[in-house]
Amino acid sequence: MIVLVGFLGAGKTTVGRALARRLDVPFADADHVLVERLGRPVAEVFATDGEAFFRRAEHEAVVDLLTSSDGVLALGGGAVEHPGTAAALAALPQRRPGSSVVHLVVDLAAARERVGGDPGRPMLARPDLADVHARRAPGYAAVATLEVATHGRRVDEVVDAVVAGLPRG
Ligand SMILES: Nc1ncnc2c1ncn2[C@@H]1O[C@H](COP(=O)(O)OP(=O)(O)OP(=O)(O)O)[C@@H](O)[C@H]1O
Ligand SMILES: O=C(O)C1=C[C@@H](O)[C@@H](O)[C@H](O)C1
Ligand SMILES: [Mg+2]
Repeated sequence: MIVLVGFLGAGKTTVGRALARRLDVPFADADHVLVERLGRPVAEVFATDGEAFFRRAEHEAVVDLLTSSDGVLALGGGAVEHPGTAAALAALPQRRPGSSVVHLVVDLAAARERVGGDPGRPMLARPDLADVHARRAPGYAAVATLEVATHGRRVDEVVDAVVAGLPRG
């Protein structure tokens, strides 16, 4: 399986869907699975139950998906901040040989350009978003088997770069 990680707006969902189509494999998005499970949109879960509740539920959903899903899996931007999720991602290539964890790299300015102001992404309202971006970068890098820059590349070009970087076979 191929798991996509990266900051908000990196293109995990968009690139993930296009990559799955290109490789003719299934696609799943952890945020979508979670929203379905919880029965409420992300912003509402943040507002009513708080971020800590969201993170616990996200961890459970991601651990399930890392076992049950196949093809391409896009994670939420904050998933790697849960130590249990980070450990599960780091162990993935050994546990499921042939799998890859791809970090789609986006700088803060590009992320803001792409998704800034989206009320469905409550993290964007944080005044310390730059700190969050800086804090997460090593977390993505630590679990990634491949890093792909997204800045200045169209979605199909990012897909090309991912495919080119994947191990053959
Ligand atoms: N390479 C790209 N160039 C320009 N725009 C892009 C690129 N990749 C994604 N986008 C656009 O950025 C927006 C956010 O993309 P997407 O929802 O896939 O990000 P994400 O990484 O899944 O974010 P989140 O962490 O919030 O789930 C979308 O409008 C998408 O079309
Ligand atoms: O970066 C984050 O913390 C988030 C990213 C999105 O994918 C969602 O998981 C949610 O909006 C939180
Ligand atoms: Mg997404």
